[in-house]
Amino acid sequence: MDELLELTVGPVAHGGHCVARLEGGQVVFVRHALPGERVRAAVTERRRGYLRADAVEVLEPSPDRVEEPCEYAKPGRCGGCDFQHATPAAQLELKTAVVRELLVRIGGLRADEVDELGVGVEPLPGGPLGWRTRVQYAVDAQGRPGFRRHRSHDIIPIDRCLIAHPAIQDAPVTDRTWPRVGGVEVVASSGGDVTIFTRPRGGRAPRIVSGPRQVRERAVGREWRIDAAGFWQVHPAAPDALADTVVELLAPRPGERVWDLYGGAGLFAAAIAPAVGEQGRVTIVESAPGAVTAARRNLADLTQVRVVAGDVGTVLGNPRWRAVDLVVLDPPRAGAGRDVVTAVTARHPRAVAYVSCDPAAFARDVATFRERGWRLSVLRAFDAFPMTQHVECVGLLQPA
Ligand SMILES: C[S@@+](CC[C@H](N)C(=O)[O-])C[C@H]1O[C@@H](n2cnc3c(N)ncnc32)[C@H](O)[C@@H]1O
Repeated sequence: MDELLELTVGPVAHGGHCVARLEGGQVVFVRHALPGERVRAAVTERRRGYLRADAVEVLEPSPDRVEEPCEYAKPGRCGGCDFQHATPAAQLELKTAVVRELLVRIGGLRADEVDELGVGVEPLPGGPLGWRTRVQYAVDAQGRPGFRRHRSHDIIPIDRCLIAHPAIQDAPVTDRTWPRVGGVEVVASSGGDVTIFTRPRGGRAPRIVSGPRQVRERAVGREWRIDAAGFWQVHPAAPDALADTVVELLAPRPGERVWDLYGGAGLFAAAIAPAVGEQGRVTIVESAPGAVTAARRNLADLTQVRVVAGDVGTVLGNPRWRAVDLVVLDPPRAGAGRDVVTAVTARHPRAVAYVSCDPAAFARDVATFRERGWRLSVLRAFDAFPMTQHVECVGLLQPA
């Protein structure tokens, strides 16, 4: 039987858990708990210097605690949702606390500088369930689709994911087996398309099972055609919320030159292009061939936009890339990294909008901006992933 600990739970931390301490001071990262609770927790992992545990019995509940709507969100099951046991309002507070803590501990800001930014994670339209427009099921040895257990390769077969869009919940995926595939994915686009596709083992191209290969999305007043297997924000309200925020923070002026780095299919470029006008220039840099094709196809009417296929670091290594007024940085989870941040600041744009789905990587890059004499002057954060620990940040960075 798992070892049980009785713990008083302390603050929330990055990663979807709260921090507790044993009498000797040893740290325990506790999932399924809330700050201030007294819980009985089962140890799931022992490491040098810390333990991990799941709260399996709540002895003194927080007033923010609710029953998880999904049975798979309970301890030891699906690892996808970290905060189903908290009210929606409490989830926003937990995420706000995480962003603030990371900006101090990793970003190097003083607590009063973070206070001045007034960080507060904002909800997006729509409820905490039924929002997710892209779902990836892993497939177990019997071909049953499911999700991975937290910090494990084990696959928990599931019949319904309650945070998924209703069209994904109803798609004929979890009622059958999927032999000999690496995974199965479903997209429910804002334009009303539903596509099911499989990922073959060995990294070969996805195979469409049903629905269009390119799905219609609506964002920034345009209709888009996006490869079902390509990148698009998973919350239906996120594209507009993020694009509006980027435009508002950068306030592009007619004639300005903008780089949209890690530009994907061109969401931010499309939002910025009208503001810089035909005398301006928006340059997307993107490495995934499918996204490059999508950006060229979707933005063909915007003559001020060009799309450069390549790795951002390599492109910025070219000294001919000099003149720029504004930059959008929207890297993958790992962040832009020291070299890219250094290459961007060396071009002296008047501002950078940094869009991030990982606040720890964001805070690391903010620290590099600060070393280069820049400051984080505005931070907005959005609950683009309700019920999970994830949060989307948009920061405005400017020369100090
Ligand atoms: C978080 S997505 C953002 C896409 C886009 N800005 C949007 O909002 O739809 C990150 C994008 O960066 C691209 N990418 C990842 N690493 C890259 C690199 N080293 N150089 C250029 N693009 C990269 C990915 O293909 C992906 O399209």
